[in-house]
Order: sequence, then structure tokens, then C-alpha cells
Amino acid sequence: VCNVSFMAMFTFKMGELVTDKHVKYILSVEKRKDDFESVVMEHLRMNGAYWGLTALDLMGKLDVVDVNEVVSWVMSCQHDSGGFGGNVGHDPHILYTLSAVQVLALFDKMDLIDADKVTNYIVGLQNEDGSFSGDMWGEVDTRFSYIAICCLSIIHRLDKINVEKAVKYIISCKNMDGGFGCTPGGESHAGQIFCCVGALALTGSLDLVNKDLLGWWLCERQVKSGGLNGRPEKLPDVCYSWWVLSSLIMIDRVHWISREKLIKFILDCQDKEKGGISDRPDDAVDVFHTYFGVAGLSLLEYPGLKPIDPAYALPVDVVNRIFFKK
Ligand SMILES: COc1ccc(S(=O)(=O)N2Cc3cc(C#N)ccc3N(Cc3cncn3C)C[C@H]2Cc2ccccc2)cc1
Ligand SMILES: [Zn+2]
Repeated sequence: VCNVSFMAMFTFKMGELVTDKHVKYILSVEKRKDDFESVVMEHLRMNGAYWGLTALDLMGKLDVVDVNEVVSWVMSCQHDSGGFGGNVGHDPHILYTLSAVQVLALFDKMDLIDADKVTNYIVGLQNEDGSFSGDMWGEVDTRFSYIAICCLSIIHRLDKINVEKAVKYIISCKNMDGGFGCTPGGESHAGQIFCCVGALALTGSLDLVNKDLLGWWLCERQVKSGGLNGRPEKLPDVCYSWWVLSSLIMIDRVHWISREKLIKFILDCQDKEKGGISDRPDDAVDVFHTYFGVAGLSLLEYPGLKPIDPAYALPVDVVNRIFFKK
């Protein structure tokens, strides 16, 4: 009885997640080919696949997609170098390589990956100072440190890079405010903080983070509406429900923000008729914010969603299968 009344109160007070509408919306994006959004998304279709499929899995609906169709498409995006491109025939980039590995992990198809080939590609992107470039053009960003470490950890090859130098480089990007930027001296930004805290968590180096100082900077991201922004004075945005919240969880300071107000903000960003979630209320929905909204609600233990791992950005049951499968 108490569970039913809790759910009723929850739904009434908070609004509710219109799961079925979001599932339909995600599948429609997968199907659409030539409208504006699909063309924009063309070059990062591998990311779009990861966002859509992980959201479906968190809602317990991954079985609605044709596994073999998706998996053979993912494999067709692999480059001779071992890296994956954003679509068939596109140049490889570390960003799409992680998304490809994550999608294969979702479907428990890790055996299709030539782990040594992927490892060689990523090892080749580590620089002398421990930092990582995104591809052969050499752009350096702490985003790529996280992506390299997360990808290698999933394929059990973390020992193939210089972890000590990678961690030292990330710490060299720590700012006086406790946050992290994309390169040494770069301004603190929630997206970079997630990448640096995530990389430190995956390498067992979170003791190097000033959790109270960083926790304070992060909890200050919550604005009156309950949403989270990415930097002081900015507007709240649903995707920060992931960047800020997963960082707060990894440093054990998530109790410093209001869970109820953030849940309400995310639910208010849904398009309850057509499905999908936008960056803020009444904006256009997209698959990116639909994923980060569902993932944020999962981090907030919203009823009916599978739990997600804050560092791997994969459902907890998928992470358990990767590390404990016999
Ligand atoms: C609609 O204009 C855009 C603008 C940029 C991009 S992007 O560079 O490819 N990219 C991915 C992205 C995908 C979608 C969707 N569908 C929507 C937005 C969005 N942003 C932009 C954004 C989100 N919150 C606020 N902002 C301004 C993040 C960005 C960077 C990013 C890439 C991979 C992983 C994480 C972050 C795509 C579309
Ligand atoms: Zn956003």
C-alpha cells in the first residue's frame, strides 16, 4: 500500500516520465534520414547511437531494436587504424571509438572487438606529457583523457597507456576553484570537470581531488528552477544534470543539491505529446538531451529506471557484466 501511495504522490507532485513517448521518439530519430537534425547528426551518428540506445536500456526497452542491424553498422564504421568513425567511411576519432565500444557493451557483443587493434589506436594518441589528442590532427583536451581511459578500461587494456602521466596531466588542469578546464589554465567548466573526475575515478586517483572545494563549485550550479548550469551565471541545461550530478556522486557530495527540484526540472523539459527531452523547458527536443535527461533521472534513482554508473556512463548491469562475466 505505502509503495502505491508513494508512487501516486511522486507522480502527482513531480509530474511523470512519459517513457513510452520517449522510446517512440528515439526510434523515430534512428529511422529518419534526411531531415535537418539527421543531417547535422550524420557526422556523429555513432554518438547518437550510444545516446539513443543507452536511454532505451535505462528505460528497460533495449529489446525493441534489431541488435544485428545496429552491431553490423557499428563494426562497418571501424577504420584500419583500429579507431571508429562517426559513420561509415568517416575518419576515426577517439570520441566515436568510445561510443562504438559502449554500444557493443550494451548488447554484450564485446567479443566482436579486436581489443589489441582498438588499444593500438588509443595508445597512439597519448602525447609525451601524458595528455591525449582526439585524432591524428592533434587537438588536445581533457575530454580525450577521459574517453581514452574509459574505453581502455572497458576492454581491460588500461595498463597499455602511461596511467601515471595521464593522471599527472589531468591534475595539471586543476584550477584554484577546485574545478578543471580542457587544458592547463583553462576555465573550469562542468563538462571538463566530469571528464577529469571520471578519469580520476577510473584510475583510482580521486584522493587527488579537493572534494569540499569542488563539491561547493558543483552544488552552486543549481539555480532557482532546480536545474543545473555549466558555469556561474549561465542558464540551466538538462545535459548538466549529467555533467554536474555524476561528478557530485563520484566525489560523494550529491546530498549538497536538492534531488526533488532537479527531478522536477528534468520532467518539465519533456515533450509529453511527441516524446523527447530538451535542454530547458519549451525548447526543441533532441536525442542528446533525451539521453542526458534519462541518465540524470537514473542517477537520481527515479522509479522505473535502471541504475547507471556515473563514471562509465553505462547501465550498472552492463558494467557488472564487463568486469564479472565468467
Ligand atoms: C544543435 O546544435 C548542436 C551543437 C553542437 C553539437 S555537437 O558539437 O555535436 N555536441 C553534441 C550535441 C548533440 C545534440 C543533439 N542531438 C545537441 C547538442 C549538442 N551539443 C551542444 C549543446 C548541448 N547542450 C548545450 N549545447 C550547446 C553538445 C556538443 C558537444 C558534445 C559532443 C559529444 C558529447 C558531448 C558533448 C550538435 C548540435
Ligand atoms: Zn545541453
